[in-house]
Amino acid sequence: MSVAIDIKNALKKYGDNVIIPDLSLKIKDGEFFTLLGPSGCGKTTLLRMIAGFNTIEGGEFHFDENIINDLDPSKRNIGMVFQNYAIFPHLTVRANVEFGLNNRDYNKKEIGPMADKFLKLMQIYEYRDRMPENLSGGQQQRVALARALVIAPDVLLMDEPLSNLDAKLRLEMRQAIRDIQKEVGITTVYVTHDQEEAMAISDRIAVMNLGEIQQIGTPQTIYHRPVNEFVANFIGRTNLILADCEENEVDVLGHKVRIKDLDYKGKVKVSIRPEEFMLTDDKTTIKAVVKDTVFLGLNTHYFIELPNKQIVEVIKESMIDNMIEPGTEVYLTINTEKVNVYTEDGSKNLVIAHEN
Ligand SMILES: Nc1ncnc2c1ncn2[C@@H]1O[C@H](COP(=O)(O)OP(=O)(O)OP(=O)(O)O)[C@@H](O)[C@H]1O
Repeated sequence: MSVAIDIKNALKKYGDNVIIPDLSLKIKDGEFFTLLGPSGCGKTTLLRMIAGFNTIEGGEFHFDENIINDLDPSKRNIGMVFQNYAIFPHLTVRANVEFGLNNRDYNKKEIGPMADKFLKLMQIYEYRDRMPENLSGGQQQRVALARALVIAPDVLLMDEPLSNLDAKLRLEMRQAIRDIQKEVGITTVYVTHDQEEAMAISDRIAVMNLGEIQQIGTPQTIYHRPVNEFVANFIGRTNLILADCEENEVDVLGHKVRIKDLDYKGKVKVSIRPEEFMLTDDKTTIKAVVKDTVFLGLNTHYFIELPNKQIVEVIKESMIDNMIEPGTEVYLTINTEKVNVYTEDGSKNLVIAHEN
């Protein structure tokens, strides 16, 4: 039975070092929930608190209505998959998957078919009699996932499970993980520092920094409406332009953007994603100069100098003969609906209504 997870005011210290000062979040039953943030922000620490491998210095961890703070890890009914596959090298694929079942109350006749079901689901049934050393990294990670799922855990915890795989396999495996999670419907907490992976795989994402949650939301909300400058910079790429806010309006390269925070006056930082710039023939718009181009196949990145000498990055779909050479004058407009405006210190998004 999959469970909902409710974390209230979690506190984690190593000695005098406070790693997580006061963290609260709710994960829904069956949800694919990702902890995303830079190295050292406390993602693994929080995951290990959920698993029971880390002590909890304060707060409450609930699985459904039960407090699990003092519950032994072995009693939490958790499946885990780590970065290094952690499968037993001296056991066959099938014996690895059966391993977790041997310590539970199953009779021998049940164990084989249960393992087979997950070997088939993970598409490794044909390798069932092989030793792990004769499998690719992706196949080994499938074994680890089958072994984690076969015990019918209440929660699946994954810590950077794809980081040892090459780029192509990572894409394949993240799709496989997503499909299996949907099929099995198990509450999943996934740790990664890769924002693209987080967006591709998650129902919701918690962006963390320095042991604190910056924002929780769907991939779309987090990408389009980052609550502060840290999230805007961490998710995707963005251009930040300084501007003045007067009478609740900001002049962004000749376009007016209204803010919702009616008390704010002064300087602001405007965040514009590279794909929200349009190149136009309209000479009444902003005149700018292409300084550099990077062709990346599907897209081309242009580095363009604005009249104030700031260089912005603009991404356009590549077409066979539309490469704009450095030195070319271009005219720019922006899609104002997608623009975000932050306070000068970057702490608050002024175009969205804030709860606090
Ligand atoms: N056993 C430990 N003793 C002392 N400090 C620790 C211990 N484990 C982690 N830390 C510290 O806690 C902080 C958070 O570490 P954590 O591993 O949770 O970060 P992370 O976000 O998962 O980073 P990464 O993506 O690099 O794995 C870091 O500053 C780390 O040095």
